[in-house]
Amino acid sequence: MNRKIPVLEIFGPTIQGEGMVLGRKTMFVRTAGCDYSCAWCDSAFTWDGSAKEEIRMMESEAVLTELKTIGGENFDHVTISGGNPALLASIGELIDLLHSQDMEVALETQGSRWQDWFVKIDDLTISPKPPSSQMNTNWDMLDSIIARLQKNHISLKVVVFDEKDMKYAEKVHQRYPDTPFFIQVGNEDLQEDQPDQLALTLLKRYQWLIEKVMASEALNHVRVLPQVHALVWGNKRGV
Ligand SMILES: C[S@@+](CC[C@H](N)C(=O)[O-])C[C@H]1O[C@@H](n2cnc3c(N)ncnc32)[C@H](O)[C@@H]1O
Ligand SMILES: Nc1nc2[nH]cc(C(=O)O)c2c(=O)[nH]1
Ligand code: SF4
Ligand SMILES: [Mg+2]
Repeated sequence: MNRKIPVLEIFGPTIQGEGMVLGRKTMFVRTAGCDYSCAWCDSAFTWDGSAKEEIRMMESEAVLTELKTIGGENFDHVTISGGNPALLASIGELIDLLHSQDMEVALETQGSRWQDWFVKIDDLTISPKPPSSQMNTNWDMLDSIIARLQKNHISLKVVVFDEKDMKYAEKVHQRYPDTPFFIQVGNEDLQEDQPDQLALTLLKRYQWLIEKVMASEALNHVRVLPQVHALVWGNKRGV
């Protein structure tokens, strides 16, 4: 079995800017490679080849060493994102190692693949993709992932850009009514390099999304959130 993990970024501590553990102080490990290619992916460098020279094949021990070099003693929570970390069997070992250091581990994935190590994750976010992404949801896979994680701390997070995405969010929530549900503002200005300008646009989008959700009978037991890191730091990488 390949023990190595293709790593693109290790950064933090910062705040978890999205979803069910919003605001939690955390480190990030971002893996390379994705089985999707969302039209609006804010981390396309993980799969479009533009950062392929930056990928490092690292063993779990080396990831932990770097987390400690960068974060010192100032963290007890690590978020694994990507790309899609669920492509990698080798993440299981990293989770065990982090747990052995009394750290909590969170995961960001889209629900297209299962790994047995999912059950060890402390905060697991599944983010199925709406029509605007131009990806197709594998509902059988999503059903089986949610069913197998009933005892875990999980949430669903759907990014919404438009009316069709709203309908998709309603469908996901109606299909899994018992899973905590988050609706996230879509950032369509991925080229904007002025954080103040982006924040204005995102706050307007947030207002639009709040109004849409308030008007929906199908979306009552939900939380509506922006990407807080995008409001604070804009489109900057590694924050
Ligand atoms: C970059 S993805 C990596 C993890 C995994 N591939 C996934 O999509 O869940 C992390 C989160 O960012 C969200 N995201 C990506 N691009 C976005 C954008 N332009 N606006 C808002 N959220 C975005 C994804 O939906 C996902 O919830
Ligand atoms: N601060 C911060 N919060 C995040 N939540 C999810 C992120 C991701 O890219 O997966 C992310 C990220 O890149 N930065
Ligand atoms: S699934 Fe996640 S990492 Fe992959 S393309 Fe979509 S948003 Fe980007
Ligand atoms: Mg991100």
